[in-house]
Amino acid sequence: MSTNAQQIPEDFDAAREESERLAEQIERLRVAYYSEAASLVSDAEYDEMFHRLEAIERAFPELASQDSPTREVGAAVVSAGFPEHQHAERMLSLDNVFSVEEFRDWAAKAAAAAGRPVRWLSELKIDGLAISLAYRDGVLETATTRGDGRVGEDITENVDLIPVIPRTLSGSGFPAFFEARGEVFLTGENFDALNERQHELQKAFVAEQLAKGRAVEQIPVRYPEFANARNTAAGSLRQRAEKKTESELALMRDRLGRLSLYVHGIGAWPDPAIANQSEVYELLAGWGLPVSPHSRVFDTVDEVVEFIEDRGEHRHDVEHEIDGIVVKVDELSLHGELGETSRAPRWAIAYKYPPEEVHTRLLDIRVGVGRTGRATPYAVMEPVKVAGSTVRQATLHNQQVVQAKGVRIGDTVVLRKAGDVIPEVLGAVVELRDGEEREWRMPDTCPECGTPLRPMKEGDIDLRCPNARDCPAQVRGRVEHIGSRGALDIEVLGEITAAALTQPEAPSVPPLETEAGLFDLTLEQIVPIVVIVRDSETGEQRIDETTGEFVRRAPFQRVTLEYPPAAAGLSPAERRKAGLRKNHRVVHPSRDAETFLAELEKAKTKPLWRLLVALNIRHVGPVAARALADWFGSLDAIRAASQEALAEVDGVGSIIADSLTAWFEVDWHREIVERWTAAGVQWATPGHPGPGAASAEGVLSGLTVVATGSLDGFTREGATEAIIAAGGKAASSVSKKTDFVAAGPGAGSKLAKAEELGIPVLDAAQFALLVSEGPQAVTEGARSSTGDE
Ligand SMILES: NC(=O)c1ccc[n+]([C@@H]2O[C@H](COP(=O)([O-])OP(=O)(O)OC[C@H]3O[C@@H](n4cnc5c(N)ncnc54)[C@H](O)[C@@H]3O)[C@@H](O)[C@H]2O)c1
Ligand SMILES: [Zn+2]
Repeated sequence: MSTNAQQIPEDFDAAREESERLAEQIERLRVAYYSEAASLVSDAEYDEMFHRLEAIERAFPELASQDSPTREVGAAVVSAGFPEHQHAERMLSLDNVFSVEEFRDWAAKAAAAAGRPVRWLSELKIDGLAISLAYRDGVLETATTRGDGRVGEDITENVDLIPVIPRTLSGSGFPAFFEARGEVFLTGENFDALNERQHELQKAFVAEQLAKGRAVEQIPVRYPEFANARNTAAGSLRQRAEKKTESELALMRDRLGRLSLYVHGIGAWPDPAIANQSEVYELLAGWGLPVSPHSRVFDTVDEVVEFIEDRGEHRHDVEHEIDGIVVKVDELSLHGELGETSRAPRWAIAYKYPPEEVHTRLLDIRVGVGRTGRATPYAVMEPVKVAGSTVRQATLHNQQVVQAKGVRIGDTVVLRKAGDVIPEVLGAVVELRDGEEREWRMPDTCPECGTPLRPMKEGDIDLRCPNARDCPAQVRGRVEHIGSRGALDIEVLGEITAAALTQPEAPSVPPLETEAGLFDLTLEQIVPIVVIVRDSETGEQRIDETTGEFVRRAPFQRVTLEYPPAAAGLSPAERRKAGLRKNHRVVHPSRDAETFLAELEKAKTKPLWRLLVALNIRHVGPVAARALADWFGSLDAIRAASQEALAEVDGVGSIIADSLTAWFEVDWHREIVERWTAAGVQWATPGHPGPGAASAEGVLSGLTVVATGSLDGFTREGATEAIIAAGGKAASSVSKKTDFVAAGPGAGSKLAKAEELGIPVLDAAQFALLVSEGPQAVTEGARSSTGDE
């Protein structure tokens, strides 16, 4: 953590000033967090302030007043109307570490203080909120929030509505009175379900308002989406039943009913005879209290570190959000010996993972248009680092999503990026608004060509630019798609080339109006092309920071300096005498230009399925295109086929058939085919015997194979290609009809499904064997490899 990156002030007055300011800020953030379930800054920023304050207080102990936030647990109860309740035993917080080194230091100190080998109880740190459950004679007496650790809010009436928290304990042998401490949280599944519910409620509300004649723009968001599971759980627990209507009460009960609990400690507990905390968990579980299944006990610190690292990598495989690992000394007798500070026990520590949620500013909402014309709003944000990468923008999907998230331009927003997952704007920090924020409305026209936007289909919320043939964004997108790996696979034809060809800067160059002219391009035509470079993420034209001008590139040019023609035939000495210099710019085709044209030439005879994908026909991706190419053998045969005949082909179906027939009805589409044909494109598979002749015969004839995860030695397309080349059918989902599943690292639900259905699962090596030798080779191989063990 960068707490120490900034020097601690040496001067006492400066230190005092800063510590007072920090204490005040932290206090304000705590009240919002604990009493209103609102995060005004991200947890990471909060932790950083907290640690800075701790560091200053370490340097100037006289500044550490009795009521410094570093000495306190949580925040005193700000009344929401619940009765106050005093805990029988104080509820503490935890000290944090942010690196393995810090953790090892802590563990070494704890072990040294214990004076004997220690066992480490390692648990997932649940990102929820702390609760204390007091049981008397096996019956729940009070359920209380942590509050300031001494006094919390009595929320028993709400906890009564949480089914997973037992009102009466089962079994026997429990103390006459004890406190169990735990964490209330929302599982990922219930959080999603709750948002789905909000979504449905809002939809119904909008429909009702529309029916009353209200204009769409004037309908407020009555049921906003929840941004964060922890704060939603906290908010749910602290709802008041008072003054609620019957339907509001039903919603409140629904929210409470979805909450979960894991107990992770004890407060008042009269029986000291138990040796270890892990045994306490067994007892609590026996009495019906939910205990986390994820805890482990280790003898060595190395094992704990391994646990920390392993769980960090699999953070999202758990049913609830985790923000770290809690490591506790398992022996209860040592708890007393190690003792506690004013806010945390010395026998436990929280190792915090790097944050996945950060706060940043929403600078703008813009609209991008894709190759199909879909107009998608996206957020442009102040760049921010999260989960290992810098994020500047995130899709907002459509206007309804923007509305549901309730974000305005200028807002501080919560951004989440979990591991490799696409970044998502969760919502605004409404409390930080200063009135300068602007509401955003979806524009009525295409930002690139000005054509009025229309719904994708009747009644659809998603909008598209209907100017398919000429809209620069769509032409650019289609041309880029033609070069992509699943289509003609032309490496030079990427984003920049597509932009260069369709929107060149040099006025002497006629842009490629549509992809119809792609194969007619000549070297003379493309060499002078200059293009303004766009940001690959935002689509924004990039500006050179030093000159303030647009960054230009000439993707097909190479420039050399030569002597002017007048110097021809002169010797070096004569040139010097005449004062001639190398300043004559000569523009040549670059290697890229030549490669590009050579690649285009090669593409004309690429397999029919690739050419079909290159036509940008809706729904016709590599899989459907292969099915069509295998069955029909030529574009003419596909065009001649009836809709029914198309739909019957395995892997095609009626949606694709409809899309194909509709595509050929459009004049400018037919023009593409005509001009490509005139340029020499081969629309037939040589030697194909005609429609109906099934795909190639091979070792996999009649077999269906699904490839999933990353298979060593194969790209995603490569795996599919290999299956088809061997005469097999490459399917994308696992069903009873699947014969084999090839699964590499990262295989998810498909692998689980295969195991459930008892379908043979192959690794990369076995898969390679399958496509080269056929099924016997792997069934034998599989048998012999299990036989060896
Ligand atoms: N964003 C903000 O404005 C803001 C403000 C205040 C606090 N916070 C967040 O809250 C934290 C401070 O809160 P805190 O005092 O509750 O400390 P904490 O969340 O760092 O750790 C203590 C708590 O962890 C919980 N916990 C979860 N799993 C546990 C387990 N397996 N065993 C034991 N305890 C477990 C317990 O409820 C315990 O009280 C900050 O570090 C920050 O992340 C954020
Ligand atoms: Zn347009």
